[in-house]
Order: sequence, then structure tokens, then C-alpha cells
Amino acid sequence: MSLNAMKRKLSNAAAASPSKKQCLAAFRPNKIATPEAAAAVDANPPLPLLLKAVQDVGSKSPRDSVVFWMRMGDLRISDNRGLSLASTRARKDGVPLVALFLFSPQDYIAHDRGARRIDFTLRNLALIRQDLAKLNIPLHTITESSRRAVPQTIASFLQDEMNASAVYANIEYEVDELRRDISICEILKAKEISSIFVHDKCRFHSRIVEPGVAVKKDNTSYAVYTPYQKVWLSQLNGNIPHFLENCPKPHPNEDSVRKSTRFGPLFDTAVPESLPGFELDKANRAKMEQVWPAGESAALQVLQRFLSTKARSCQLGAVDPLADGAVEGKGRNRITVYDAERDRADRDTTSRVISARACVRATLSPDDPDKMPGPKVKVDGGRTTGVGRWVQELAWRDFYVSVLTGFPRVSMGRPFLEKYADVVWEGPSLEGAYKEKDEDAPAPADLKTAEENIEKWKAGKTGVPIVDAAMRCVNEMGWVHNRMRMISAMFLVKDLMVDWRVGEKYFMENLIDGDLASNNGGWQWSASTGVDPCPYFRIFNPYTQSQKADPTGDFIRHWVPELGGIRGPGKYCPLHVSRHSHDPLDLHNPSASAADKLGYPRPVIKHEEGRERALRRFKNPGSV
Ligand SMILES: Cc1cc2nc3c(=O)[nH]c(=O)nc-3n(C[C@H](O)[C@H](O)[C@H](O)COP(=O)(O)OP(=O)(O)OC[C@H]3O[C@@H](n4cnc5c(N)ncnc54)[C@H](O)[C@@H]3O)c2cc1C
Repeated sequence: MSLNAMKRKLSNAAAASPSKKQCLAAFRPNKIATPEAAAAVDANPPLPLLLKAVQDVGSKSPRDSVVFWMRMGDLRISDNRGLSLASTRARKDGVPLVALFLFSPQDYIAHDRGARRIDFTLRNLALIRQDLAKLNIPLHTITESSRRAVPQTIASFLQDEMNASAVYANIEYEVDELRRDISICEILKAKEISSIFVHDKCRFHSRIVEPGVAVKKDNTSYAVYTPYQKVWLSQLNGNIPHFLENCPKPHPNEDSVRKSTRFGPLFDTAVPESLPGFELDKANRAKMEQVWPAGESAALQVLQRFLSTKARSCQLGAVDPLADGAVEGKGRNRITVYDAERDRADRDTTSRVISARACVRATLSPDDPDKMPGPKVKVDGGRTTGVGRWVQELAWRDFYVSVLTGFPRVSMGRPFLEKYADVVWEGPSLEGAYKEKDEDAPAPADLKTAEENIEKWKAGKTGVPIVDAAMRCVNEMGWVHNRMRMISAMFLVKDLMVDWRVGEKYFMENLIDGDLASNNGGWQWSASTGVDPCPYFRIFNPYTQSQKADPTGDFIRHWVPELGGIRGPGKYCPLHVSRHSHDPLDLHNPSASAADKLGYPRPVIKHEEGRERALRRFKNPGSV
């Protein structure tokens, strides 16, 4: 194939035609599996099948190249296991290493990837491309408009374009991705190209302990966090060099690679600025650049600040996490007080960090997260220290991946606890297509009200200040504190009785750190349908939660400026509201007259009414 033909074939996203964009808009993947289909996948999960399919069958003599296929979860050059192994292989074979990134817009739709996440990926890729080019390693990008065609496209790139002996990649744990990789392994086997997919997702989803290690005696996954965390910590401390391995950076290619007719042109493929169908408007893009700076060095600085500086209320909101003015903690570092303050949303108490493995290494050697600890060092994962508590949170991330791979049903739109599949939700039924219609069954009480409530929840206009503050933060910043996610999710699924999948999708579309395993885990926890969930009868009161999570009220005041005149619990701005007409908790739960005066909506539902309805419906799934 000629170079021009190759360039045309491998056109990147910037060149996608409007008709492709229309096709994309018409793509409606099936999101919710039947209970039977989910049970079948649970009985034969795809991860072990992939691990079996992965094999080093490449031709004995080296070919022209080795390819590293970078995925959305591993946007970094340092400490990237797949990349490191690919580099070693290329060096051994004496051939160039080529990096590849494939855009699959249909997969992004299927997985509710939002424009922010795509934009963040592209910004990072542009930096990675520059850094790899310094090592004479090209980063090539391909767009494949049909997700079904991805395996063939990859295979043809490896064989026809690169004459590669092997492809290396870090495993993606979602069911569709695992199945795609199994299919790639099969295709490549016939072509005698090795497919080596390894455990390690580096950026948002890096694992510390890979799935399949912290398991029960019968080798099945834990569905309860506490015993999982115990085994997780003991496995980790039992083999620190393995789990915290800092994988070496790739070795540079020879200079001559740039002159090669096969590889030289790959240095010319620029990373597109945006993907059709996933464009961010200019203002939003600028904001995301400020709040979520791309690149490994920025990520490291964010981590370093968490380890060594104090929390600041000026870091509330959509601001630059590396803004000047951070003050050394001297014993009050954010990580040191994490245990006591992690649930507070009124300052930057949490880390907003990215690579979990580097994080754990950093707890052992705060000055140099790249440094490997000595053999006798142990990771603190206990409940009584800031560090230990933070490590426990990092373990939640691994736990939810272990759940995803052990019980893939959760990524197929099914509740983990199938007994709650019949709970009646208000508003659009996402499962309707799979259920036999019972003509006598009562229709949802008031579809229109429910749909309006969903829109109010998304827009942060429910009239419940802490929920609205949380949602406005998600909308503007693409992130919100964990406690806020819990409060807002619980309000949607219990007070408003809206299907958790509605909220799960909205979060995925809007969060910069949207991740199927953790997001699904968080939503199913809140909806009481998941592994180790919040019991259905433990329903958060959003007003008391608000007092605990935002005791100063700064979080609400920042995100709900209509209430900004309320100066503090019990103290009101005399300009707007009479001091005597409210109880002392007004900022968290303003009275109707205060809300009216301040131009803030009244609550869409009375908490007690929502609570009673949720208890009733969960107690007898199917009843209204
Ligand atoms: C409804 C809901 C949806 C969520 N959606 C996502 C999501 O899409 N992506 C995502 O990464 N996390 C999600 N989480 C988990 C958690 O809210 C975020 O990981 C956390 O807020 C990220 O901020 P941080 O890095 O400052 O957290 P820190 O408190 O500094 O925690 C450090 C790290 O520990 C891990 N962690 C902490 N809490 C949890 C948790 N509850 N579950 C899993 N891992 C955790 C994260 O990797 C986090 O980066 C969700 C939680 C809920 C309740």
C-alpha cells in the first residue's frame, strides 16, 4: 500500500466527514442486558478468557517493528508496564518501537464518554506525542468509525503497515473491551503476531493489586470490601517490589527511524484537537485546561501538593490546582489529616490524584514517588492514620475493578443484587425493553414530574442546597468530592426514586475521572443494588449530611450563589432575609420564604415523603 493510501486509510479524527458524525448520532447501543445474558457472562467472565488467549506466538525471527497500543486509561510514558515491556522487546529484536492510539467514537458513545474526557485524552496525547518523539518513537493515531471493525483495523495496521512481530497493551477490564481483545488475539494468532496484554492501567485507573490476586480461597471475587481490603493489603505488603514496581521508561529508537519510509511518516500524524461529536465549547475547554492540566509533570505536582501542603478554602471550585499560595503543612498536610477531614467538601481535603501506584509509593517516600521502597518497608493501610485511610480509599478503586471482572453483569446495566431489578423507579424505565409488559401494572406515578425532576437534578436546581451545589460543581468542574457524589446520588435514587442508571450515565458523561468500575460501584452502592451496598433502609437525610460535609457552608455558598447572602449557620444577610424567620440551619435547608426571597427554588420533594416511598418500594420490589 502506498504511503498516501495508508495516510488516507488511517485518517485521524480531524478529517472525519459530517456524514460520519451523523452516523455516530444515530448509533444507539444496547445498554441493558437481560438477566439471562448477564448471568451467562457472570458464569464465564471474559478476563480469564483473555488471559488464556494472550500468547507470545510471534515469528521466531524479528520483523520490522514492535507496537505499543496505548489506551485511554494509560496516558503516560513513565511507569507504564505495557509500554515498558514493548520497549524491551523492540530493543531485544533491534527494531523500532511504534506507539499507537485508536479512536473508536462508537465505543465512547457505548460507554458514555463525555466531551471533557475526550478533550482531556487529546490534550494528554499531544504532550505524550511530543515526549515520545524526543525518544524517536512515533505516536500514530487512527480513527475507526465502526467499533466492530476495530480488531481487523488493528490487525491490518500491525501486519500490513508495520510488519510488527508483537503488539503490547495494558488490559481494559470492561466486558466489551475484553471481548474485543480476545478477538484480536485470535486474529493475530493466525498471523503469527504476538498479542501481549498485561495488567496495568496507568492514569485514572491504575491498579495497585490486579484483579484475580485479592480473591477468596475458591478463587472467586469478593463482593464485600472489608475482607477484600484485608487480603489486598497483605498481598501488597507481601510483595512490594512486584506491586509497586516502577516500570522503566521506553528506550529511544535509533535516529534513522525518522528517515525510514515505513516509520518516518508516522511522526507527521498530529493528534487531533477534537473528535467530531465530542467537541467542547471554547469556554469549557479553557476551563478544563485550567482545572485539569494535562501531562505527567502536572499530575506529579498535584500529588506532591497533597502530600506536603495544607488544605485551602480558596481551592474550592473550578480553579487551577497548582495555583500559587500553597502553604507547607508541617504536620497538617492534606494527607496527614485525611482521616479526619476527607468527608469535608468545603476545602481541598482530598487528592484529585491520578496514578494509584505512584500514590502508594509516595506514601512510603513522599519526596520521591518514583523511588522504590526497600524490602522491609510496609504500606500503611490502617484506619487510624491519614495515610492509612487514604490507602484504603485507593483500595476501593481496585475493589471495584475486581468486582467488574468477577461479576461482569455490573457493566451490563444489571444490578449486582438481581432481587432489586424489579424496584419501581419514577420516570423513564430503562429496562422496559426487556420486560414483558404488564398492562395492569400502574404506570409511573407522574412521568412528566419525574422527567422534570431529573432535569432539575442535573442542572442543580432541586431546591436542596447541598445536592444543587454538588451538581453545579460536576457541571462546571467535571469533578466533585466523593461525599458529594454519595449525597447527590442517594438523593436521586432514594428521594426522587430515579433509576440509578440515569445518574450513572450523567456522571460518566460529565466527570473528568469517569470510570465504569468506580462509577458503577458508587451508584450501585447508593442505590443499594450493588456489592456491599448501603442497606436500602439507610437513606441519607441530605440536610444533616450537608451540615456534616459542609460545616462552614462555604461549599454551598460557592456553588449556589443565590444563597451566598446567608453568611453562616444562623446568620443572615440583613439585606435579603429577615433574621427571625428561619431556623439556624437555613443555609443547608432554607425556609420556603427565604428561598422565594433569594430566588432559589423550593425543594422538589419533601425528604420524608421520598424516604417513605423508597422504603416501601425496596421492601417489596415491584410494588408502588
Ligand atoms: C456515585 C459515585 C460515583 C463515582 N464515580 C467515580 C468515577 O467515575 N471515577 C472514579 O475514579 N471514582 C468515582 N467515584 C469514587 C470517588 O468519588 C472518586 O474516586 C474520588 O472522589 C476522586 O477524588 P480524589 O482523587 O480527590 O479522592 P481521594 O479521596 O483523594 O481518594 C484517592 C483515590 O482513591 C480512590 N477512591 C476514593 N474513594 C473511592 C470510592 N468511593 N470508590 C472508588 N475509588 C475511590 C480514587 O481512585 C481516588 O482518586 C464515585 C463515587 C460515587 C459515590
